[in-house]
Amino acid sequence: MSVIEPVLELHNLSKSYELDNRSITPLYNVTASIPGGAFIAITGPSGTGKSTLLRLLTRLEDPDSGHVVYRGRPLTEWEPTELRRRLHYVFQNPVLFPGTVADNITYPARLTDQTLADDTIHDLLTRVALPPSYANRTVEDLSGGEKQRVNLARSLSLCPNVLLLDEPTSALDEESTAHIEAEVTAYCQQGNTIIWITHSTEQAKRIADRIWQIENGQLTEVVLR
Ligand SMILES: Nc1ncnc2c1ncn2[C@@H]1O[C@H](COP(=O)(O)OP(=O)(O)OP(=O)(O)O)[C@@H](O)[C@H]1O
Repeated sequence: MSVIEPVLELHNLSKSYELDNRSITPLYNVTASIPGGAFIAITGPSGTGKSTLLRLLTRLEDPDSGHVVYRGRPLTEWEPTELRRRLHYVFQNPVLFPGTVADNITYPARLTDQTLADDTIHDLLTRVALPPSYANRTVEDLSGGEKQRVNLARSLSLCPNVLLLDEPTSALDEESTAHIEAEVTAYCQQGNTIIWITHSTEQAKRIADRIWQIENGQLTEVVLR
């Protein structure tokens, strides 16, 4: 019998914030394990700690207590840039730079003195349901849903081992949503791990093999039937 090693281990994670003279605790003593190649959907009411968890997993913030282990090493032992290439957080609100779609998609490659061939850019655009001709469009002229997909294409160019998606289809129509869901599922089936925040229980059931709910500081697994 083959044993699937955990790609991520969350050990007793707690995170609180001070807000208007009161303390709120989105995560309290959360422990969980994620096997490599899992597709996890995180649901829960607004403001309960879903994005907080993704920020802790990518070290945009550190927990007040507890720790996370990625591939057998605590996150704090990974070089942050290397960590964020491997565990890549696709933010809910895309951060695109002024310029063309191609400028944005090639940005991570350029940071490491690499180039992306036009065919690769076109392939990335096709994967997020945008025509290759969009490569030369100015990002300022794109709709919210188009920006969201360019953002995802740029993230896919990094080939992250763990893809963390914060409501990646919130601005998309049904057809584009179905395309992105299929693309991310195919990416998962190649052995990558997906954590996808969604407000839609229907979407969570459609895409994920495990569903987590975060509420009142606790992470619970929803039993799928
Ligand atoms: N830097 C911060 N300072 C103070 N409070 C914060 C900070 N970051 C997050 N919070 C609070 O922590 C709670 C959890 O925030 P988080 O962004 O994780 O929620 P969420 O579940 O992702 O919400 P949504 O579904 O609306 O995106 C919220 O009440 C939020 O206001």
